[in-house]
Amino acid sequence: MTSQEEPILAGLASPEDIRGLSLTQLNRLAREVRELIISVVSTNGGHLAPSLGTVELTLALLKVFDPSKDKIIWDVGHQAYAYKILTGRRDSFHTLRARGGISGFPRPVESSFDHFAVGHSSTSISAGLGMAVAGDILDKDQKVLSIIGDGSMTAGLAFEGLNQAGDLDRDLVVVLNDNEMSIAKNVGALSSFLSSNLSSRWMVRFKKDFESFMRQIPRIGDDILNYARKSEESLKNFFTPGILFEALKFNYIGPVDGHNITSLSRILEQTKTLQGPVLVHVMTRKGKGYKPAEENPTFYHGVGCFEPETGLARKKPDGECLPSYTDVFGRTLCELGEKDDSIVAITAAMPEGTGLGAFAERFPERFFDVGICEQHAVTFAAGMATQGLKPVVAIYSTFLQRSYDQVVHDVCLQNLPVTFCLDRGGIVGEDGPTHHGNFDFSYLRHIPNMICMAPKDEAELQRMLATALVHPGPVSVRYPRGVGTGADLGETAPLDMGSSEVMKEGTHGVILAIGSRVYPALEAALEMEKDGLSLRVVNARFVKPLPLQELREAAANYKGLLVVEENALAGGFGSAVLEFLADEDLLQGVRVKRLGIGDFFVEHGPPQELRQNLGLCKNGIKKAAMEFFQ
Ligand SMILES: Cc1ncc(C[n+]2csc(CCOP(=O)(O)OP(=O)(O)O)c2C)c(N)n1
Ligand SMILES: CC(=O)[C@@H](O)[C@H](O)COP(=O)(O)O
Ligand SMILES: [Mg+2]
Repeated sequence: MTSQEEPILAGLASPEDIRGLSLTQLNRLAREVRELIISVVSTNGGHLAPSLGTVELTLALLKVFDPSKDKIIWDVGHQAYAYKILTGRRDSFHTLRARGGISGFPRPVESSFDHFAVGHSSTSISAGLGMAVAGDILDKDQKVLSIIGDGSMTAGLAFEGLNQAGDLDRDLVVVLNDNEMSIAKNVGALSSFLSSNLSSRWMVRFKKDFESFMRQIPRIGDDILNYARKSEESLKNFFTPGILFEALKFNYIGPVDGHNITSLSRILEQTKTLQGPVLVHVMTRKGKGYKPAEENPTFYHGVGCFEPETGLARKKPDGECLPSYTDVFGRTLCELGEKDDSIVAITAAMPEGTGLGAFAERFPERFFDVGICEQHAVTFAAGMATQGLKPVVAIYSTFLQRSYDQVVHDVCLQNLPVTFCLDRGGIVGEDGPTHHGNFDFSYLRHIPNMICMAPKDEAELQRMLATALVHPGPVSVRYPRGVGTGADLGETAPLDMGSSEVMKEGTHGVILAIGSRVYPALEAALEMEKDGLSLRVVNARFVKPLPLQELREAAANYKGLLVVEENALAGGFGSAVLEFLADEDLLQGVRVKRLGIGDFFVEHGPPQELRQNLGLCKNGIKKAAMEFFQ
């Protein structure tokens, strides 16, 4: 290969080397980085389209700024694969999202070039402002840049950051990476404003109002009007999306081409000379440089393994072809929605991930995508419920954490019939600690009026959804990411509140399991039966109200009770059981052991491996039971 065709990426020793590259070399480097991202994500899975869309932006950032001292903060961080590759993780990038490998999100524990741990959206501006203020107080020689997508910019937290940044007037560069996409097409008035063509309805109305106002000004009004008519083009240029950010006292630059390294670098260089908060509005294409992702950025937002040549998903192992909990939730909600037109569905920018696509198609007037605005989603639902609707808020367990006060203050305190369908409950896998849904039993069960359920399989999920929709108060139903058990579907008779289900009789002790841990517990008990240890297995179904009858039975007739959950032990289902037995003074007669997730964050990796490591799969439950009951 001639020198100009020498691979550049392989020769980079540090991000500093990027600063000396020519434009031609930078564009070649962009190609090499894209190839590596496509190759690794095709085998490991991951956030392909977002990361392909920021390759040139990343190169321009690293050409102008020094990540060893300048704080570059990626919002969500799912789009930062190029950044990881170019800041010391080229050689480990093949371990992306693998157990023990590098994370799919920036993490300071992984690299000193990662300045803030991210994964949940819209934190970068607040964090960046905090770093900018700290830099002033500590007299640090640094620049701070928050790189936030147009989807993430819809969250209230982003505006809380912008609001204070404009007020504090500290040096902070916010780069708005606008690809007009969230996971699905971006929604909301901000999104349409950002991409508004200024001959829009709004512009026409403004011009009409402007003209009638001008005519009222005696003598000079007509002159100004004539001048304005002549300079209409500049009027349009004046009304760029920047008007919103300039109203918040940001210097607005843009919109600029987010794939042109030269102009990007020049503009980023220019920001170094500006005082106070600056917003650079960058237009990019999600999935840039890989046709399948460019054509379907929603599908390629987060993908499993695929064939790079075609973009087609690699064949899933047989078990993976069963319907997922998400599919069954979406299908069941449509069936129930058919019979009850007071049911409405709400998602926070994740219609596909939560399975609401079919409902949105069938009942467009009863479906609402509020954008990445989980707090608003919950209070919006509460408002609807006060008027007699039955809102279903479909949201990942981890993302409902953002709306804790709205659940308490706006829903439970008023005892409103809002149903929270928490997908990705428990271990989610490769997305790691920011995305595991390990806490919802703990952060919901203690709220007065809240009912908490977790189904043993997708068939019971149907019944729990039906139960929730006839209950006159708040209900949460949490279920795992991924495929179900293949159970027969169709039964939607509501459950009795607090009712449990005996899966297997036994004489020696009781295993009380909930949700995704019920079948592994049953399989363990069936194996132990053969070894002479006869254990009763109960599907608890409810974290709240507890299955009290079952607990009294266990305390009265058995010596030992093993409680199994895929949730934090602290404040989880097992805690609730202990509280009840202690309060009823029933602990004298029965020993209790809890299996769940200890006081730590669970790393990323294949979900079943993580569960095995936590002792929550069949063998782990069996081992714990043998030690505990024998
Ligand atoms: C609080 C929160 N809600 C939802 C998500 C799920 N999520 C991850 S990326 C994304 C869309 C982000 O859109 P944008 O910021 O425009 O980035 P892009 O993917 O377009 O690069 C969403 C909804 C999240 N990470 N955090
Ligand atoms: C980055 C982000 O938060 C989402 O893309 C999330 O990774 C989606 O998770 P699922 O893949 O479980 O839908
Ligand atoms: Mg976007």
